[in-house]
Amino acid sequence: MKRQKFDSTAISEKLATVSSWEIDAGETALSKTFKFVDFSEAFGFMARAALVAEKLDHHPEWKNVYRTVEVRLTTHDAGGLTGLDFELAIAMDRIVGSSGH
Ligand SMILES: C[C@H](O)[C@H](O)[C@H]1CNC2=NC(N)=NC(=O)C2=N1
Repeated sequence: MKRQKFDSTAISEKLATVSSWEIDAGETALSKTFKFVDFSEAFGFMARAALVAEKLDHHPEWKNVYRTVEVRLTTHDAGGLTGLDFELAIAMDRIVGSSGH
């Protein structure tokens, strides 16, 4: 049920619970660009987020260039957004929040 695809209404409701994530035009993905002070902080974030992703069995699409991490969250199995994407988004925000940025 966590992998059940959300409709537009559910997406707008859920979007209000996350901080500065964007929805793509097709409403299939949540995206956010994180900027850190240096590569070490960026990679530290990725390491911590990777552990959460493994625990949730839900994995991000992401790209790291120096101190920037671009994240895109979507549920491949459902072909759109599900509760797991929002769970991972919230966890990523929490990781950033707890590391002093
Ligand atoms: C078998 C395994 O549970 C699935 O392949 C999981 C793994 N991680 C996943 N991650 C994401 N983002 N979407 C999925 O549909 C997905 N499926």
